[in-house]
Amino acid sequence: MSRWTRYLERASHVIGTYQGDTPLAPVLKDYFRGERQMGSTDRRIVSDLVYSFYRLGWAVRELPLEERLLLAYWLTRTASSPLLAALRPEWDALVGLTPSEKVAVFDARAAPGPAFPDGIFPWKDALSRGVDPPALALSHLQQPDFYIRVRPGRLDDVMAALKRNGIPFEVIDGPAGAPALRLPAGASLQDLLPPDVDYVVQDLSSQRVGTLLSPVLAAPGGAPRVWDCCAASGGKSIMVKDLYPRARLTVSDIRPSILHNLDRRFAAAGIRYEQALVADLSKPGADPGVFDLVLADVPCTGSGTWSRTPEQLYFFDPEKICEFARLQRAILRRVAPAVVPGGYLLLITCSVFAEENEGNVAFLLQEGLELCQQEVFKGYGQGADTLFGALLRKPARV
Ligand SMILES: C[S@@+](CC[C@H](N)C(=O)[O-])C[C@H]1O[C@@H](n2cnc3c(N)ncnc32)[C@H](O)[C@@H]1O
Repeated sequence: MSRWTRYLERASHVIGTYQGDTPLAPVLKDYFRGERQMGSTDRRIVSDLVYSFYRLGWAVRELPLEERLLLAYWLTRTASSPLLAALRPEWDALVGLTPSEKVAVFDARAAPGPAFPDGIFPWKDALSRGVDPPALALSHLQQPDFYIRVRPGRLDDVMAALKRNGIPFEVIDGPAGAPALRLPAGASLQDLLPPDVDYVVQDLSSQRVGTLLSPVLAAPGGAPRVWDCCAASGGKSIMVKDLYPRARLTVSDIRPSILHNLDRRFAAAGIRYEQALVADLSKPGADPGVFDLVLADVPCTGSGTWSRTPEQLYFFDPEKICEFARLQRAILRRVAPAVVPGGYLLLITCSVFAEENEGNVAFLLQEGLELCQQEVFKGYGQGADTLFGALLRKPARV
């Protein structure tokens, strides 16, 4: 057996034992821990083979596993590789084509019927309006970029540290003129600059959702009361405070452990909340008061982020869309009454499915809110996640 077929065998072993119920990264780490004789190049090749396999999503599942591994490896690479040169030289010669050119070459040879790009992401009828199905499907073939949001006044320090360490970056406009930096996928800053002090790791679309905050929080005077009701470790909360330091924050989440992470991040960021509570908002319970803005970044399928975690695309059960929509509506029904008359609710998901996006907007309209603005923040095609945001307003009392 050649070195190259041994890589395929190792990748097939990982894929054959992995059921998708935990994230793939720690599973691969455990596997490599048990295979001490593998060097770093071996690990990288096996890891690339496994990840690229899941990037095929639901396409070509009828092909033998080894064929799918080679096809996936080719589709997701941009430069010639010894493995492809040895096992599929005719594909390696075409490795410089774009993913869409490559799938056209493959589809033309395969029979019957087109395998790509629809096969990668087969739920195109369930997508939010404006999402381009082929572009979204093809985006799963590439690892997205790594984005950071630079904290106020820290751009020069962050850029200097990146330059000193030879890390390439591109500056992009974020919400309210705040700079976002695009870094190569896999860049690691932890050891150069402590996170949350000078910068926050935050996807570009997640930052752009912040543009929906401006009509709410930029009004002169006052100190708006904001409830980040599904706060997790506080990514959106820190953004709110950075963009609008006068905001008075309440944070909550169902998980106490994630609120401990939030506490650590807030301490590093030097910002404070007014109250924090652990609450399952799908059920009746504690009443944290009334707010000028409720930010509902609700739990969702995460389908706008699957190019980062392609194993979730591969194992997705479409029944989850309705399950999440039910949970989201239970949470929205509970938090909407906390918006003061004339106040706002900002719904956010990292989903591309209409049921979780426009479906929830329709639900909130029935609950008496009015739609101000909604947008799909499309990250596919620019190496970022896709998010949905909708700003709704509770009519003022007459
Ligand atoms: C999309 S994440 C929020 C991300 C966060 N806003 C940020 O920017 O980092 C959704 C959060 O909702 C929380 N959650 C899930 N079910 C919940 C429930 N029933 N009540 C309250 N929070 C819930 C999850 O623990 C998770 O942290």
